[in-house]
Amino acid sequence: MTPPSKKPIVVFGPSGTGKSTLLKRLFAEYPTDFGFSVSNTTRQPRAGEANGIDYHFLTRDQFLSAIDRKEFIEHAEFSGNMYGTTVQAVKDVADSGRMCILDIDVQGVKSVKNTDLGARFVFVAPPSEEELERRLRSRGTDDEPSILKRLAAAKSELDYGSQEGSCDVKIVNDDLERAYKSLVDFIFEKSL
Ligand SMILES: Nc1ncnc2c1ncn2[C@@H]1O[C@H](COP(=O)(O)OP(=O)(O)OP(=O)(O)O)[C@@H](O)[C@H]1O
Repeated sequence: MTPPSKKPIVVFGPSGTGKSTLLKRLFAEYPTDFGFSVSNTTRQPRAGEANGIDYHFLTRDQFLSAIDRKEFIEHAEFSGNMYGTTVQAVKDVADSGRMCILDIDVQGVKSVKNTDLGARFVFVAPPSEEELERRLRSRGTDDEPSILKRLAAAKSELDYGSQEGSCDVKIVNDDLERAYKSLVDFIFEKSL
């Protein structure tokens, strides 16, 4: 069985709430404690990409069969290619002695809850909806339609995160230092 400390951590919350910012800092400070699951894709390998390292490269038929067997936590199609994360890929990270961190949406969260991964869930919430919009705009990575789409999706992420039992810890990312400390405390102390 996976020791509790290696159980996957699922981080979710609205786009722009600061998940990547917090995780980037975590990986920089603890480079050997965490691992990434290897995604599956139907796209062709690029020069230098190795199967099982950069991606698990699958044919479309193999990918569709894996969907039928309910092997995916989440999957999506981008520009004609399918991409997804399997339960097994997350288990492989734990088997390598590292903690797998998943940054996924609410659909993915629900799907992880239907597995035997024993994951722990962190909901990263913005201080307010106004501040979330300010961060999305000041990030400067999205055009107006994309910002509006993210803000609309934020409402259901916030609703879900506020439901009893949806997460093990809710971290309000107001002050970054404080939020980061809460994340580290949760990951390393409560996991023992
Ligand atoms: N505590 C904070 N205070 C102020 N600004 C912050 C804070 N945390 C993150 N930000 C800023 O908010 C913006 C959004 O953060 P980030 O890109 O990490 O969000 P995200 O939740 O990972 O979004 P996505 O789901 O779209 O990847 C960035 O410009 C980041 O620098």
